[in-house]
Amino acid sequence: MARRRDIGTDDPRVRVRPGRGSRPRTKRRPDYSGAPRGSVTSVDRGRYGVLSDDGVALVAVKAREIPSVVIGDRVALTSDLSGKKDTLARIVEVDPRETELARSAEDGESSGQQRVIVANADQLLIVTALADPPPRPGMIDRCLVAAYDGGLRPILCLTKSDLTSDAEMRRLYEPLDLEIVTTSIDTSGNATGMAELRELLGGSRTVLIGHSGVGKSTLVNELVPDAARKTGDVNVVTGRGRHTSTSAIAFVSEDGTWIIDTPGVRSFGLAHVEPDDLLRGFDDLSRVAAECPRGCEHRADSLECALSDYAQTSPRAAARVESYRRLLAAREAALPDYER
Ligand SMILES: Nc1nc2c(ncn2[C@@H]2O[C@H](COP(=O)(O)OP(=O)(O)OP(=O)(O)O)[C@@H](O)[C@H]2O)c(=O)[nH]1
Ligand SMILES: [Zn+2]
Repeated sequence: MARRRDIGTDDPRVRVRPGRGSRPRTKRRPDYSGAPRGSVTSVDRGRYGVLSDDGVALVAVKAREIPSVVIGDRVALTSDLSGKKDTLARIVEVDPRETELARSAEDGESSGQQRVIVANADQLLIVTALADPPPRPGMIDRCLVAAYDGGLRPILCLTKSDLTSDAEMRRLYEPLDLEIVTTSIDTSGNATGMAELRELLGGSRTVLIGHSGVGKSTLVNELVPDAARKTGDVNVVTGRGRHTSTSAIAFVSEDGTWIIDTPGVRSFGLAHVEPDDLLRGFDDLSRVAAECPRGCEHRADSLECALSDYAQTSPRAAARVESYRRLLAAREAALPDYER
C-alpha cells in the first residue's frame, strides 16, 4: 500500500469516529496549522535538531502526545524559537509524510512492526565499494526493497573504482533501470565521479546508506567539506564524530540539498514489506500484476502469476521479472547475512 499516511489521524486524540448521529466527543485539539514550521535534522536521546523555515537552528523536545518524530519530519513548533543557547523549542505537530524509509523492528523490539528511519527523503544513495570490502548484492537488494517500498528513488553508488572495474555490478543492476554512479577518491584527494554525483544529489534530500568501510564518510567529507562545522551549528549534542550508532544526521546546504548520513547498517529487517509494496519500484510489472489472482505473491512458483507469462515475452521482460523476484527473496533472507 502507499506509504503516504496521515500522521494526524494516527494520533489517538484526533481519531474522530462519529457514532450514529452522535457528535465526536474527542477533546478539541489546538489548531497548529498557522504555527511556525521546521524540518528535523537530527535526533539524539529525546533532543531534536530542527532547522526552522526562517533558517534558525533550534534544539527541540517533543510534546508527549506526538507519537514519533524522525529525521526529515516537517514539524510545527511553539515555545522558544530564538535558537539561543540553552533554549528549547517544542514540537507540537508532525505533518503528513511524503515518503518513509523504514525497517522492521528486530527481535526484542515489537518485532514485525516497521520503524521509520527517515521521513520525506527523495532518494536513497546505496553506497557499495567495488572492492575492499567486496560488494554484497544481498545487502544492496535489501536497500532497494526499502527504497521502492518507501517511495524513494534508489541510486547505486559504486565506490573505490580505482581498485577494480564496475562492469560486473553495472551488468547485475542494469535491468532495474537504476541510476548508477561510479566514484573513486584516493588518499591524496583525487576524485572521480563527483560531478555526476553532485548533479544527482543537488536540490534533493538523499539518504546515504552502506556498510562500514565502503567509503561513506569519505564521500560525505567530499560532498560537504564543512560537515563538522555545519553540524555543530545545528546541534552541538549530535556533532559528527559523536554521532552514535543509532542516530542519523542531516547536512543541509543553502540550496536545499540534504545529505542524510545514517550509521553503518547492521541489519535491515523488511518483514513489513508486502510483494505488492515492492511493485512500486516496477511500473511495468505493476501493470502486468493487475491480472494476477487476488493475493498473488508473485513468486516463480505462484500459480497463475501473470508475471511468469510476461517473463516469456522478451529477454528484457524476463530480466525485469527475475530482478523483481530476486528482491522479493532478499526481503525474506535471514538477517545475519547482512550483519558485519
Ligand atoms: N582505494 C580507495 N579507498 C577509499 C576510497 N574511498 C574511501 N577509501 C578508503 O576506505 C576506507 C574506509 O573509508 P570510510 O570513508 O571511512 O568508510 P565508511 O563507509 O565511512 O566507514 P565507517 O566510517 O566505518 O562507517 C578508508 O581507509 C578510506 O581512505 C576510494 O575511492 N578508493
Ligand atoms: Zn503474481
